[in-house]
Amino acid sequence: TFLENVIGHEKFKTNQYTTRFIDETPELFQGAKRRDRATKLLTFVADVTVNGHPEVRGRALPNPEAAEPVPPRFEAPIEAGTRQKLEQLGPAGFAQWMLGEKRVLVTDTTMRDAHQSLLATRMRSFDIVAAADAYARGMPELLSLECWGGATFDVAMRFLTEDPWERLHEIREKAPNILLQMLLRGANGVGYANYPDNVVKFFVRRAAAGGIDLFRVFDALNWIENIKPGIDAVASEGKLAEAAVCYTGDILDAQRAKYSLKYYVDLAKELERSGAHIIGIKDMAGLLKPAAARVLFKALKNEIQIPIHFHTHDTSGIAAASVLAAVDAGVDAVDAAIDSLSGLTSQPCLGSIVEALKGSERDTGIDPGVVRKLSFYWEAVRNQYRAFESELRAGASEVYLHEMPGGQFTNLKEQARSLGLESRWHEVAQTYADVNRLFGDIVKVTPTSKVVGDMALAMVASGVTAEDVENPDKDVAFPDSVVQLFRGDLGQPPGGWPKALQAKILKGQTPYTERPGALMKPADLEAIRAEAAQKIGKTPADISDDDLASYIMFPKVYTDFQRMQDLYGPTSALPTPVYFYGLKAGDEVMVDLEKGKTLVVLCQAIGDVDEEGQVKVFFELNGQPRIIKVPNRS
Ligand SMILES: N[C@@H](CCCCNC(=O)CCCC[C@@H]1SC[C@@H]2NC(=O)N[C@@H]21)C(=O)O
Ligand SMILES: N[C@@H](CCCCNC(=O)CCCC[C@@H]1SC[C@@H]2NC(=O)N[C@@H]21)C(=O)O
Ligand SMILES: [Zn+2]
Repeated sequence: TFLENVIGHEKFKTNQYTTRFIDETPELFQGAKRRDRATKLLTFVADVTVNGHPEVRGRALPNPEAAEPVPPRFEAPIEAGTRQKLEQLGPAGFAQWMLGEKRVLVTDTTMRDAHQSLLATRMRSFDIVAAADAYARGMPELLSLECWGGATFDVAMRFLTEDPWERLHEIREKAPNILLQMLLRGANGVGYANYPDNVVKFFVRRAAAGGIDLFRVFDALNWIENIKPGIDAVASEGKLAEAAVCYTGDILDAQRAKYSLKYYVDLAKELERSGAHIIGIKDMAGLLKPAAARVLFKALKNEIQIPIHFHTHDTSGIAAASVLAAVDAGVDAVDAAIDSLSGLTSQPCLGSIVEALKGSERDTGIDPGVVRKLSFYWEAVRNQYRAFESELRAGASEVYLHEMPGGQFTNLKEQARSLGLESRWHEVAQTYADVNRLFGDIVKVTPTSKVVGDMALAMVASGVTAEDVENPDKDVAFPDSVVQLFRGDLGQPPGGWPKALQAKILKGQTPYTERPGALMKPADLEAIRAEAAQKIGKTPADISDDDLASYIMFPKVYTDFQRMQDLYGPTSALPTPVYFYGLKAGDEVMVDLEKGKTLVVLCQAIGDVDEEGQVKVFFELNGQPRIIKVPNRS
């Protein structure tokens, strides 16, 4: 075209000509105001270059000396793995296959729980998907890659302006031979409230269609009624239903009789009877100690005829010992995180567990050299997320007091910090334990852990003590989430809610004990699709089933996300340093929009703020000069 010929001409090749040419002939560029993806992306890059990104503002910067993340390239072909095994055998057959394996089967949690626990769930699809091929070729022995669900679904849209479904589809495509695993919060889906059964069913259908093979289904109160619909939904998709029992208390401590060995074995038997293919022990706070692990897994292996999968966190610093004790006691599968994203509130160290079992009859068969190469990649990635690192640098036996789940520990500390309570963290932790006792000693995992956290922060911030809460004559303001919990909105704890406190909290409201999902009328999915379309100015036909699932789970987050997409385009294609910190004059970056469509973006100069408070950023896009104006937001 005219532009390419004129601009492309030799004399315009160098910057100052290009810039002058544009300034002297602005009318040429007005017409080119096409809002294509490249222009939208440049708008984002210009915006973050000028204004920074809210998520990292004022936070620690990546170490500029650290290595760039380069995913290891293994030459091995992608050989059949557990995904093919499931396709051949079906879920029940696959479970039998697991029982027959002498080796310990390993789940790598790096793509989900590890960064949820260590980096506030902020890892982007760009870095996660880039590792998938290396796992497929280098670590085909894995049972599964835990890569979806939990907080990742919400955070992707809310803070990272990217689509969680796109992440799932891309991992699926790059690692076609390993089971993909997600964490499903039972009746809460990937949200924080209870949804009608048809919503959970719809979500599971979309997740299965998108590539999830193994669904770990749990309930935040271990309430079986709330787990069953999840098991049924997963089984009806022909996928693996791992019904998870959340571990709390201490089966060897007589003071914690409510959560005894019998409690856990009975729960596991009931879940097996309910059609689970695998039983998960979800030790979300890392409370299961080595001696207790030996007792628990021995009992489970005696009483249960389907495989047992152990998930724990290393907050206390003793998780690897508990995993090895569980292995000795016959557990079939264990979760671990890649070395450079393991430990503390994350899972125990995958490479060390592999080495510890090397040569034993339960040898995992995983190549330590591959572990090291992947760990080096993830270490370089982790550096780019320095902004989200927590203060926790050492094991904390305090976890046996407060019993906070790994993922919450760092988030609650952040919340306390934002409330100016950082220096009183140990009071918050003690109050968290007091609240648990007041609530009758409940399982604390999303969303019940959030309710306990809300209450603990409210008490510390307002100086309300546990005695005040228990005192029927002392008026106490309870957070909404506490009222909803005691009303029955999240289900029933073993033995029900403490009656006196429930009466004080509900102030005359009538609690209910039925399963919330059973009381809700089915959601009208097509009506909701139309509502979503109307909210973002599109037609129902524009709202895919995955969009609809996102909207149902998080309506406001979804519509905000769509607005960001309309404004900024596919920001998920940007390398992480560019996404969070933008470019400096002279920087050039390649952006693979899709196969064979690469944008070469050169940032030439950043102008000054003009009288309208706008800033011009000068780029070259695939060699063509482009000027983008963005507001100065500071
Ligand atoms: N606290 C709210 C959620 C807050 C929404 C946070 N959203 C984001 O972080 C993504 C939006 C990016 C804004 C872009 S980044 C480049 C440019 N710089 C800016 O300052 N703004 C734009 C909740 O919890 O819901
Ligand atoms: N992934 C590629 C990276 C090599 C960079 C290739 N790109 C260029 O040389 C930039 C100019 C060509 C991009 C063309 S311009 C017309 C079309 N529209 C676009 O947006 N991009 C292409 C590799 O591995 O080689
Ligand atoms: Zn976990």
